[in-house]
Amino acid sequence: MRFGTVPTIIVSSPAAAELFLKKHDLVFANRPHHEASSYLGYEQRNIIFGRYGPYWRNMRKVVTLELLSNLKISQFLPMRKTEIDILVYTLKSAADIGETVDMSIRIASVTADMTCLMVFGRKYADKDLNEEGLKEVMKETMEEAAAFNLGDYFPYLRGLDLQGSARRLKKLSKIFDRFVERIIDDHVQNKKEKQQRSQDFVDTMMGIMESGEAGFDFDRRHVKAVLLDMLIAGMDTSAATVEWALSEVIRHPAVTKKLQRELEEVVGLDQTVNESHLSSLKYIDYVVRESMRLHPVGPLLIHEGMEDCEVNGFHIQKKSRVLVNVWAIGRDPDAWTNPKTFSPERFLGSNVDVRGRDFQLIPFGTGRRGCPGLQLGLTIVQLMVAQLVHCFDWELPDGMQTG
Ligand code: HEM
Repeated sequence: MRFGTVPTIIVSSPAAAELFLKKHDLVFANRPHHEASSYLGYEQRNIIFGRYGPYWRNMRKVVTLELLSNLKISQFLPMRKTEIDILVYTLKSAADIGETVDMSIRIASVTADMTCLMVFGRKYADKDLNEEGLKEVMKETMEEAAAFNLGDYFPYLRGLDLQGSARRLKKLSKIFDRFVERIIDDHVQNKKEKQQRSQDFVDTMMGIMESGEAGFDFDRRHVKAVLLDMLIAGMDTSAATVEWALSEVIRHPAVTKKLQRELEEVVGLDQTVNESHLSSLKYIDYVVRESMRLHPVGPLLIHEGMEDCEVNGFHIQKKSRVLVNVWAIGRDPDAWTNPKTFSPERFLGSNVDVRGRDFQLIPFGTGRRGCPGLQLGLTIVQLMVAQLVHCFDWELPDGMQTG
């Protein structure tokens, strides 16, 4: 297909995904330039939108080692437990007095707090970002980043900003820029005042910048780009995944009962869920896999070819855009029986999981550009869903039909 001036390949089957993301992964490991990446990625200086090459490779390595390794993930285990305990406590208090709660906001604020504690070393209040609050700004950012932008496909129209997206992205990027500037300034100030605290990810990034030994261009814009990456990638994806899973659980009372039975057996009624329980909670794992199959939070993976390539007998020219339709692949009737039905039981005795080996289920992507936060994301999602189902009975409001 040709979208505007850009040759575009839509990948909608597991077999085709395997060709682009495994067999020819190296050729298609680039990200195309697009409007959102200029504004939110500091001209592609971040990892998510970054062009394939030494800078992207090094930054990915730093993030994987300093933030997303198994060691780092386990160091933050107590923090995750505390944050989820706080959520349960506030929900219990609200339930006691029959108060209505917006679960989307509550879930997003837990994942935001967890991300801020891991990446910035402390929590920030909603108003620290701006008067609209983090959740609203993040929602707007996701919508803008995912929206079809004419300028990306007709570059000569870019300057006209016919859809007003450049104007909106500029506004959002200013909000985020002020926020990350403040975080960096706080760290610099604390260091000057020699405040006792352990080194966090911001310090690591500042250290690389100040050492001048990165071996590649690395200034304050790069630090800000990667910090913003972690905030956007870490917070919204996990929150949206928890929301989808919980919605499916509420719509399927039989699934809720089965989950609660498993939790009773493995965890017991007198204690809350710990991360050490997760490996024994098989049905939670099936529920999360099934929910991610139907509702991937990154429904389209966007890659770009770095050179001409022959794929399955087709000539694909350099700079072609590849859109992997993860949403369609998860509902492919050739890969899944009754693909539209929510049925966690389909994973009973099946080895198909979300880790990128099985091309019919790739909610984290796979290959060189696959999600480096997979282990952390999956742990947060499983733990939150398990805890919420263990501590509360969920049902739809009066009169609403179940699935
Ligand atoms: C349930 C949670 C999550 C889901 C479903 C998810 C999903 C994804 C997807 C679909 C991609 C694109 C893959 C591709 O283009 O092939 C991605 C990339 C990425 N994710 Fe995640 N993610 C999650 C959590 C996280 C977390 C917690 C972090 C870090 C704090 C993170 C950091 C990243 C980064 C840095 C990239 C860009 C990788 C690159 O382009 O090299 N993600 N994620």
